[in-house]
Amino acid sequence: MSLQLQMLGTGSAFAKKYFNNNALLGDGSFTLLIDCGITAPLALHQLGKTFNDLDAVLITHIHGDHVGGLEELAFKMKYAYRRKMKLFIAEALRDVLWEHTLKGGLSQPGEITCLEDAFDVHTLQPGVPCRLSEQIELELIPNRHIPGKDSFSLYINGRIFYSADMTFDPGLLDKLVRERGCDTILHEVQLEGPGEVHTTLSELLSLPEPVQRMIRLMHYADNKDGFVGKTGEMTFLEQGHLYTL
Ligand SMILES: Nc1ccn([C@@H]2O[C@@H]3COP(=O)(O)O[C@H]3[C@H]2O)c(=O)n1
Ligand SMILES: [Zn+2]
Ligand SMILES: [Zn+2]
Repeated sequence: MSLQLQMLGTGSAFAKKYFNNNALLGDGSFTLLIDCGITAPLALHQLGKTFNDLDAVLITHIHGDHVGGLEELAFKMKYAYRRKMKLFIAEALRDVLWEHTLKGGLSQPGEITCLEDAFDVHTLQPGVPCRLSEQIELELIPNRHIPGKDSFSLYINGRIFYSADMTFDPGLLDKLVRERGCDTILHEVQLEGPGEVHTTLSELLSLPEPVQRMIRLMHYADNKDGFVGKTGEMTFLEQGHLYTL
């Protein structure tokens, strides 16, 4: 069964040419939003969509380009569409998301006093596959992004790896390809500079060519066009384009 992917944005955190790196993943009857950053509401609008077109949202980690649009999502769902959005999130992130990201704006005495008042919360455990819909099964994989902060990549339907934000982990990619049947890798890329909290292009270019051929690059800076043709066997995901995975 194939899935449909449409990147709301493919930009790095502070990109201005591209929206935040947030993704729509669909199976024909279910649409998941992977991360909901500051620009997600506008990006959706420019695609002619609304939050009401979504069935669920999943959060990979707590950075503004991945959660900054959740307040608008929650308020729109509550006051415009009169329903709660299903929220998939790692158990380790749920309290952080409420106490340190959403509580200030979303809380309303007597109406919204916890995450569950704003979302239909489904917590996930890393390493335990969870069936999100008839055709989407997804597993959280803990990754290394910011020291001391929880962050997760996704492994979807036993074949698609979605990096979210992470530093280079060639051992993980090798294991997924060799032992778990991975054939598609959607991977963030920092095009230049040392990889302190992200994966650099030069690190990804060190991977074997067969693995590179599985990689589509995302979460990139505004100067991406200058790197077209310089990414080995890897190609860039384009914002707003429709892909079948
Ligand atoms: N130690 C850190 C922490 C953060 N950052 C920058 O802040 C951004 C937050 O969103 P991101 O997409 O994870 O990218 C991070 C870095 O640009 C960084 O460069 N170094
Ligand atoms: Zn990011
Ligand atoms: Zn991040």
